[in-house]
Amino acid sequence: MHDLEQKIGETEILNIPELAITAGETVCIQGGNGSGKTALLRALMGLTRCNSGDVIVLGNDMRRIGASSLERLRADAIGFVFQHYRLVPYLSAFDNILLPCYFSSKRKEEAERRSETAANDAFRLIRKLSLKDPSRLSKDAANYSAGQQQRFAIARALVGKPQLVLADEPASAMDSNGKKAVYQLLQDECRASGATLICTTHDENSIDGFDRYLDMKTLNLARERENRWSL
Ligand SMILES: Nc1ncnc2c1ncn2[C@@H]1O[C@H](COP(=O)(O)OP(=O)(O)OP(=O)(O)O)[C@@H](O)[C@H]1O
Repeated sequence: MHDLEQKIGETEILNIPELAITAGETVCIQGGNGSGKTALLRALMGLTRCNSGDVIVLGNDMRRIGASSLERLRADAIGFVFQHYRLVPYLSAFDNILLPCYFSSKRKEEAERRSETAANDAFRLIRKLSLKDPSRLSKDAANYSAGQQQRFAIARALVGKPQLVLADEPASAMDSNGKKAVYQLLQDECRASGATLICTTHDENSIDGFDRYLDMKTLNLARERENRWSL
C-alpha cells in the first residue's frame, strides 16, 4: 500500500504513505476510536475504494479490480471478521459459519481436506472457541449473546483457509479468557495455513503473539484522525 488516501466528502479518513505486509505475517494494528482501523480494513477488503494511491492485496490492484473479480477474490481468499459481526440473523449459527463454503468451492474443498466435511471443520473451529456442544449451533444467529455471535463470525472468517484474514476488533465482546482463545485461534489457524492475519484493536493492553505491532498514530497521517466527534 503506497500513498493511500481516502476522503469522505471533504474529510480525510486515511492518509497512509506506506504499509507493506508480507504474506504469512500476523499483524496487530492498534488505535483509538476514530483512528481509521475499520476504514483501513474496508479498503483492504475492497469494500470502499480509495481516492488515490495504490492498494495491492494478494497481487490485486484494489482500486482498479472489476466487480466480479473482486467478488471472487473476497469469496475465495479473504476472511473478514466485522466489528459488529454481521451474521445473517435468520440463518442458524451453524449455517452462518459455513456461508463461505456455499459461496466458494475452493474454501469448501479446503475445509473438507482438513476435516473430511465442511461441517466437521466448523465444529472443530467452534470447539476451539469454547463452545463445546455443537447441537447448540442450531438456533438462529440473532438468538445468541454478543460474545457467542462474535465467535461465530470468527469461525466463519477462518473456515476453508482463506489466504488473508482481516479481523476488526475480533475480541471486543469477549471476557478475558475468551480474548486469549480468540487471538490464539486466529494466530494458530493462520500460521498453520500460511495465511496473512491483520487484526485491529483499541485495546492498549498488550495482545501476545503477533509477528508485528503497528500503531495507527504513526501509520495514518489523516489530519483529524482520533475522536473527530469530541467537543
Ligand atoms: N460514512 C462516513 N462518513 C463520514 N465519516 C466517516 C464515515 N465512516 C467513517 N467516518 C469517519 O472516519 C474516521 C475513521 O473511522 P473508523 O470507523 O475507521 O475508525 P476506527 O478506528 O475503526 O474507530 P472505532 O475504534 O471507534 O471503531 C472516524 O472519524 C469516522 O467518523
